[in-house]
Amino acid sequence: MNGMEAPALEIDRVSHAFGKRLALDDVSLTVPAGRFVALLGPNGAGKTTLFSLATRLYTTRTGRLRIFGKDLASHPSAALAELGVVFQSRTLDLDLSVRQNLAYHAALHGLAGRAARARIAHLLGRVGLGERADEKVRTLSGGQARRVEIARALIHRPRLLLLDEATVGLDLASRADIVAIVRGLVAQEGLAVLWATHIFDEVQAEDEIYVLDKGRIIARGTAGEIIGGVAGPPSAPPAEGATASLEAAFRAMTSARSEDAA
Ligand SMILES: Nc1ncnc2c1ncn2[C@@H]1O[C@H](COP(=O)(O)OP(=O)(O)OP(=O)(O)O)[C@@H](O)[C@H]1O
Repeated sequence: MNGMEAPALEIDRVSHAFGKRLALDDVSLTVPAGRFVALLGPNGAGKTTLFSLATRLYTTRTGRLRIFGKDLASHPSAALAELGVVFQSRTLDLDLSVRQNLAYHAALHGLAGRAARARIAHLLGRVGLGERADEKVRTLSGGQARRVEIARALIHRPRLLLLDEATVGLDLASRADIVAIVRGLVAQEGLAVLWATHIFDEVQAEDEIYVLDKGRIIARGTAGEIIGGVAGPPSAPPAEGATASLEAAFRAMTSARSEDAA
């Protein structure tokens, strides 16, 4: 990998208020090219607001966002060309087939005909839905529909994928499938991923994690480092206990902040 390559995503001192409520307070975060980064935060932490800024649903008034070095405010088309997004809410057309949903999205990106068909077939294979291409989305399970949304987000070959609570409402097996697909895209295709979640067991010990709470990044590091930062260095590297320890560390950090505020 080229050491000079710009990060996939650079969020630099971004703040955002809704009226008087500060939803994001001086947030900085980096997703290196080809890496999986987790954004861990409870409901209301500001994850969706951050995604809305990154996709230009809202405009950034304070701070900067860059996607592979392209400034989102001054070069939005170039920046957004590198970006794929899976939003929290479902956005497929239930009465169209899987293939039609993807073809429609491909057309929006100027991809049609044979090239679109090949890309759609490749992506459906990648998310394990090659056999379901001609079925209506309405007939799919929640997990399968999410996988279609992942395929759709990748139609235009972005090198950065943002996922906002991608596994919410899914059963354990479907959640595991989605996590495995996304981690596979990082490992095998060099995709950079920002994975927003409030579910601790979706984070692995070696992942880079940013902990967002009430609009602020309150910790950054691997799960091991974050646990160590709260509890002192662990005597052994966290294994199965990593999830529980990370959750405990998170509770300790957030309750300390609530006491500060009180
Ligand atoms: N359009 C809006 N108008 C006013 N306040 C908002 C708006 N959107 C979000 N907020 C507030 O901003 C804060 C952050 O919300 P946000 O949706 O970004 O959090 P989140 O981490 O994505 O949580 P969730 O997973 O529940 O969506 C919350 O206090 C929320 O109530």
